[in-house]
Amino acid sequence: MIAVEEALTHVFTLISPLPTEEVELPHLAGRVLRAPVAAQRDQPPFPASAMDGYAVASHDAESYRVIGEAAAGHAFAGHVTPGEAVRIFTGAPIPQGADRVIIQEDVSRDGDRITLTQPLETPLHIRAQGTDFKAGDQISAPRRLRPAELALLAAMNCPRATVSRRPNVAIIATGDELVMPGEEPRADQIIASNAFALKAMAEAEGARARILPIASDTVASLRAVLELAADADLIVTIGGASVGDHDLVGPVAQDMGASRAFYKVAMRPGKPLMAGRLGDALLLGLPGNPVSSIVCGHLFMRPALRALQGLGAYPMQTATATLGRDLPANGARTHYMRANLGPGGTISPHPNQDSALLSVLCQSDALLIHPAGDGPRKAGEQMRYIPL
Ligand SMILES: Nc1nc2c(c(=O)[nH]1)N[C@H]1C(S)=C(S)[C@@H](COP(=O)(O)OP(=O)(O)OC[C@H]3O[C@@H](n4cnc5c(N)ncnc54)[C@H](O)[C@@H]3O)O[C@H]1N2
Ligand code: MOO
Repeated sequence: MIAVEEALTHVFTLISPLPTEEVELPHLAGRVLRAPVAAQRDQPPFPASAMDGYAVASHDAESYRVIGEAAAGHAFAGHVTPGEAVRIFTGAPIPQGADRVIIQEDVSRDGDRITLTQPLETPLHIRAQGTDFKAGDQISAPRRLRPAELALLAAMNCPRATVSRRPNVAIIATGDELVMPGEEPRADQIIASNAFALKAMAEAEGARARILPIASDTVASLRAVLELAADADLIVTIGGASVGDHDLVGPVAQDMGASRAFYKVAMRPGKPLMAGRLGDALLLGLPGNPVSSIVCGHLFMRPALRALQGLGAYPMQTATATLGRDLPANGARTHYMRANLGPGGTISPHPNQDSALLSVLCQSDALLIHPAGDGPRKAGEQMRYIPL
């Protein structure tokens, strides 16, 4: 049994970042930028009005003569001299000669004259050219492209970007007891559930994921399904990882030429986790218990997918919360406890931590981390957790 951190380091050593591709802006959401992008122009490209009002040349007078209009997309061509004003709207270029905008709420207008009704405000209501970014400013890489980055790329007039190819993930559920949702199970069968969570998790990390046919507990079946995954960047098997007579994933993968980096991790749930390489793919052999496989998905599959996309080798981010109730001492495996975040930054583990209980996982919004060998903890102590 090796420590979680050590196991994750092994997983990262099995990974090389995937190649890159050029992708058009409308298809960049969630992709990982791999090369920096430089702005093609300043934003704003001219000094711009931040308000609707009147652009004036600074002048002590209470009253100004309106000589024209500037709207967004329609600059005023002339020059403003002291005592003159240009009716201006938010986003319009500040006319030459003007050095402040007076908001329309602070003036009264009579024909082509405006008169101040309030003392001049301190803000000039002018956004200087290039305040947001200047031509040549860069969006750094690597980074995940969130909605805000897409808008920034667009504003920079960059219609495409170099991103990581999306990882192909093949997910294989194993076991004679499994049938797919909607099928008619025998009395001694259950419905395959874990693959759907893992597929969703992989897709949320930017992967293309597919669920392969369920492999039954024979060498021939498992081999045949693993062969279907030959083109994947990441193969995730579920179940058949333990020490029972029908736990075939390790032996069959090895027989097919897989290397094995480790087997068994000091974590609960998820102990019988295995990682290696099979052909060109990273192979993660997850335990079958539903919560075990999903916890392993968070702790290993998600960081692996990020590393594959060039985001570097990092564990999932943790946060700190105040323990809501006492915890007994932990054993030799780090316990990832299904828990709820409460008011005032508290965290309370669920009383039932059986790794078969999906319903408990669904009620939880955090995995409270009780480190291996950690002593008892009192309510009120600070503990780390992974948000779900
Ligand atoms: N003698 C020992 N027995 C077990 C050990 C051990 O160390 N010694 N470890 C236990 C732990 S911890 C776990 S976790 C499980 C993991 O076993 P496997 O990975 O071999 O998983 P299976 O036996 O195939 O299945 C376990 C459990 O999960 C159900 N399952 C499997 N796949 C799915 C799926 N896709 N969707 C829903 N449910 C699934 C399966 O029916 C079993 O109930 O081993 C312990 N045993
Ligand atoms: O590690 Mo198992 O996943 O405890 O149930």
